[in-house]
Amino acid sequence: MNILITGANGQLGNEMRVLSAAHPQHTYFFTDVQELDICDADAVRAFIADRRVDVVVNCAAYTAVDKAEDNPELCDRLNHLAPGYLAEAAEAVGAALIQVSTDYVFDGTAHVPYREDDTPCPNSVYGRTKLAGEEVVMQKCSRAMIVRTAWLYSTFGNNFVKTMLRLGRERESLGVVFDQIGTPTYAADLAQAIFAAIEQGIVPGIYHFSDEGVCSWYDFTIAIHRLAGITTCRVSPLHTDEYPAKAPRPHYSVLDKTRIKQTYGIDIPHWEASLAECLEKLKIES
Ligand SMILES: NC(=O)C1=CN([C@@H]2O[C@H](COP(=O)(O)OP(=O)(O)OC[C@H]3O[C@@H](n4cnc5c(N)ncnc54)[C@H](OP(=O)(O)O)[C@@H]3O)[C@@H](O)[C@H]2O)C=CC1
Ligand SMILES: Cc1cn([C@H]2C[C@H](O)[C@@H](COP(=O)(O)OP(=O)(O)O[C@H]3O[C@@H](C)C(=O)[C@@H](O)[C@H]3O)O2)c(=O)[nH]c1=O
Repeated sequence: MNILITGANGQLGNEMRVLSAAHPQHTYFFTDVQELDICDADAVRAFIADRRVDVVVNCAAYTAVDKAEDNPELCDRLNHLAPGYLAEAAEAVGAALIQVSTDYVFDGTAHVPYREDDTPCPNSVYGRTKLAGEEVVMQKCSRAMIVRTAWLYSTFGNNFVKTMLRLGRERESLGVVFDQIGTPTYAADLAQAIFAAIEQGIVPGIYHFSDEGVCSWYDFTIAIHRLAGITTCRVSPLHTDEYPAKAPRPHYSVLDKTRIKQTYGIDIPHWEASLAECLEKLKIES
């Protein structure tokens, strides 16, 4: 198959590139904005048709949650309009599209893990534009999978894990919110799930994927510091209102992953096991 990965220089795009080595039977086109600007509808249509693309994995997005509040148009172009162009172009040649979305499409008022058919109600610009992206993709592409994930981190790019490693080494104390509950996801685990779908066949619909388990950002930080051997920084739990931010975040955004596990027979690691794996890789790299 010919597989197009957009946003290939991001966290997930890089993990897709790493894993592609284990799937050498396919031809890959790894593109980021320099090679293929997904906001350029004509370029998207031409690329997908000319390269005879069979599967598009859209890893490109506007992911700066607070900045998005001040840049709603740019965020909408990238998270909503551009996935629409990819969906139209994929549909025109009978290709499948895997659109990656987010737990931030939910408002966080639930008390049990969100299932795919729970009603989204985003409370940020980022979440609203990602939801609009899901909707346009489902409308325009008959072979589309929406994969909602959460709290992504990787050895590539900037993310919460790297921020907490840096702050933990720089500071004597740190406050982190304990009333936002979710599940971290190692982007390498998500890349594996995406490859499982590609190999076994695209079953259109919405899916949830994160690592297993549940924690708060505070618990996540404690685990990051413990596993990295950082002992000189005292981490205190904060309420959300003690850490003012431009964009509201859901208080609870745990995803129920039953559908993707049953459809593709995948086994998902616990978030702490994957965190240890990622930190080990970071240690070796440094
Ligand atoms: N990060 C997270 O915590 C979470 C992410 N997600 C979703 O997962 C997906 C992957 O996220 P992640 O890997 O973290 O994203 P990143 O922000 O790491 O990567 C996105 C990539 O897209 C590129 N890009 C920006 N504009 C364009 C454009 N016009 N055309 C092509 N590429 C462009 C970015 O380039 P540049 O850096 O130069 O802008 C960057 O390389 C996204 O859909 C995101 O919404 C879901 C839940 C959690
Ligand atoms: C750096 C820092 C953050 N926080 C809080 C802020 C926020 O509520 C929470 C998470 O921090 P961040 O702002 O880094 O994470 P955020 O950008 O909200 O992460 C989100 O990104 C988008 C792209 C997604 O799709 C989501 O799944 C989620 O991963 O931790 C602290 O309490 N103390 C700190 O020192």
